[in-house]
Amino acid sequence: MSSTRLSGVGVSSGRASGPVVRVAEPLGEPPATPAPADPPAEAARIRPAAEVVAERLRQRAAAVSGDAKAVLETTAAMAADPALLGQAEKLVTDESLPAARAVHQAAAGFIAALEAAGGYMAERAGDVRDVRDRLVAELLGVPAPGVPDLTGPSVLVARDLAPADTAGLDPATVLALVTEEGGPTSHTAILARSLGIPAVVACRGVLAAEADALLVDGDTGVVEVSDGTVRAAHVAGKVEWNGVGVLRDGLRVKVLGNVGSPADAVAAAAGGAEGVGLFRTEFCFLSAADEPSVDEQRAAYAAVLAPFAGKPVVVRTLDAGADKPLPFLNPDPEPNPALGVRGLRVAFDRPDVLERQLQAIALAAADSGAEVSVMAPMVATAAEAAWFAERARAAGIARAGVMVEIPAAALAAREILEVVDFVSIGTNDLAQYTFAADRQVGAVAALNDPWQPALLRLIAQVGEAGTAAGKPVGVCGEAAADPLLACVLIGLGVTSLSMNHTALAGVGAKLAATSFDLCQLAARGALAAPDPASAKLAARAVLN
Ligand SMILES: C=C(OP(=O)(O)O)C(=O)O
Ligand SMILES: [Mg+2]
Repeated sequence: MSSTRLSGVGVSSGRASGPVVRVAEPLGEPPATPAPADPPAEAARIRPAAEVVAERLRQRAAAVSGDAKAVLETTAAMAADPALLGQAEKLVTDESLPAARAVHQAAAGFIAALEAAGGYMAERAGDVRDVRDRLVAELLGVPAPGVPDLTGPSVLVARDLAPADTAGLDPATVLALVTEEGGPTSHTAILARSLGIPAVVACRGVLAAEADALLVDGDTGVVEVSDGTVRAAHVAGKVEWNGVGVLRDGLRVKVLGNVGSPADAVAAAAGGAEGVGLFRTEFCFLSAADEPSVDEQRAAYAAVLAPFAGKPVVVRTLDAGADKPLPFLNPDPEPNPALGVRGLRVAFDRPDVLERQLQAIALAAADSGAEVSVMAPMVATAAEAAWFAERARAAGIARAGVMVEIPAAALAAREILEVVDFVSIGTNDLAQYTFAADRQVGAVAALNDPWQPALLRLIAQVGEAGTAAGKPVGVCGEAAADPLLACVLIGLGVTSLSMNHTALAGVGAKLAATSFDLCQLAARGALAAPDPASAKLAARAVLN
């Protein structure tokens, strides 16, 4: 590491240090040239490479149990599959392809056949891709792509991670996560927070750094070379909060949890959440190849709702697309996925999928006893909001709302509130679309700062519309997790706040120490500020 200190954006609190494990990047399709000088000799490299890959997978299988063991054993068998290997060898000898390219090409035929078969078979296509990539890497003599198996506590370093990869990280072995790219409101950052893994994103230079061990500070965003000693400390002090969201003048503000899994729901309930303000249902199905059946969905949702019997829960319908593609809903690549067919837009083409999901939500609500409302993601107009609310009510769900996360929806909040029961502001996407700044790109992270006065002005418009209509306005983007900003949001007319479980006590305690008058005063100061830093200073001057 040329410099001993790098700096990124701290997105998940805590400090940890330990040995570095790098996540290798996707390999892509290997080149078809140069043709091998000795095709039979080149073809003869394939089986030994496959045996190495299969043996590694068998060793991993031996070290685990249950489902993981079965999956690894099946994958090991697939790596040694004579049909795949035979076809690859034939491509080398008949078409003079290099071995790595031949394996890639042979696997493509198997993947296409599995996908065409659909159902359980289509789910196996992902396993063939995994085996293909391991085999290609072995033949090329490079590390296999993806999150490697960790043999001990490690600091993971990657260019970026897909939400599905992040969701699978084990907090017991991943001490910290550092990515070269990524923004503070990316779903990778959100998942790292929910797993309690200290994380720094947009850390320029970390991929090129040669340090064997790093010390990562998820609060300050500083990443430094360390001596390799494994240490983890979650320094956040314990804040006292009694689990009731109320300002010191008695105004009630519900403090709710953001969840995407049963573990999140348990953590949110234990952290004092009064209910759930955002259940990201797509997080239940990030790796599903096919649409889950109504019964599967019902079981998945009921497991998340269980800790909240008798409490309010807002279930968001699938927000598939952009960085959270679901293979069964977003099969075709788009030039600009964040601006394409994402969220509710998918349901316009596939209303049957929405209908089945609403049916499953209504059943899970009855199973769990939670007071369930539904809301739609990525709504742009009042007509879209009405379209959704009509379907939700037809499915027997009494309360229907929509997310305000597209600037057009903020500007049309008054009309939208005429057709729904509530709105919830998604500040992560509202910032992304207001500033034309991709949530996943570290270079534009400063524009995705929720203290940006332009963003606060849009939120104020929604707050005013909610007050005029007498209907609730929540915030469920990451802005709600900042105690100081939470007070500003209340001053802007927001009536509930939903956040990651780790933020609940800090926000609850801060609200209890302030009054609505002070929140309004702070909000006025922040709205009039010229930039995010001044907005924060103005709020701090009133509230601290
Ligand atoms: C809460 C939001 O939804 P998501 O982060 O899942 O896009 C948001 O956009 O602020
Ligand atoms: Mg969003």
